[in-house]
Amino acid sequence: MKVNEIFLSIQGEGISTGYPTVFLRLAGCNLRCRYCDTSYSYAEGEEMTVEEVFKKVTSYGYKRVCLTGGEPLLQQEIKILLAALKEYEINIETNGSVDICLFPLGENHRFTMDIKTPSSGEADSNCLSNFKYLREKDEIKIVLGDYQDYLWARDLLKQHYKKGIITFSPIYNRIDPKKIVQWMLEDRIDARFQLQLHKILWHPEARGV
Ligand SMILES: Nc1nc2[nH]cc(C(=O)O)c2c(=O)[nH]1
Ligand code: SF4
Ligand SMILES: [Mg+2]
Repeated sequence: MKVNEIFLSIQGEGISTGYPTVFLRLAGCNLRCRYCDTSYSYAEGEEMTVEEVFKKVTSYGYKRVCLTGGEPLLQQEIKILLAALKEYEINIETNGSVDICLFPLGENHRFTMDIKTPSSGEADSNCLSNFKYLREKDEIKIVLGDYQDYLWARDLLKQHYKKGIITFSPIYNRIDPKKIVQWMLEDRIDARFQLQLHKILWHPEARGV
């Protein structure tokens, strides 16, 4: 597997925010979002065997693992890794362009699936059939850059949403986050709002945190 970084931090996003989590960032991404904060993961990485990755991930002594990227679902070896990590609580951060029905939806797996908005430049890459497979505990993360993105996302959810925890989040430094809260409350939207905790605690461009 091509691994960009493995590190221990606290989860900065989603419903496990604040919990100690081992991050496994795989290299490579099929998208090129305009606001990407991990472009260093596109090409930089070390080839490691599944066994080496397993050893490193399990060496920290925590049971929560966040599999991220890049786009982690592009590397087929993750199926073997996920099977080996069956005792672990695994959160898979996917960019929403990959068909998730090709991957196991075990009880110990939780997807956080992005919906790419127009500001990302990748709105045509969303694999909308994924909405069919998401469960109550999976998360749908929508990163907003402006009001057009918000309206676009609101309409898309009206058409496609079935199950899962919806989270709205601002593009870092692009929009006043309070505006998103205001729009959500005005429309009586019952979803989560979040800021990326790791970007508040550490430098927004820091790696390995
Ligand atoms: N602390 C921390 N939490 C995160 N949650 C998702 C991350 C990601 O880069 O996908 C991330 C990250 O890079 N750091
Ligand atoms: S999907 Fe994620 S890693 Fe890939 S370009 Fe978009 S923000 Fe960057
Ligand atoms: Mg990410």
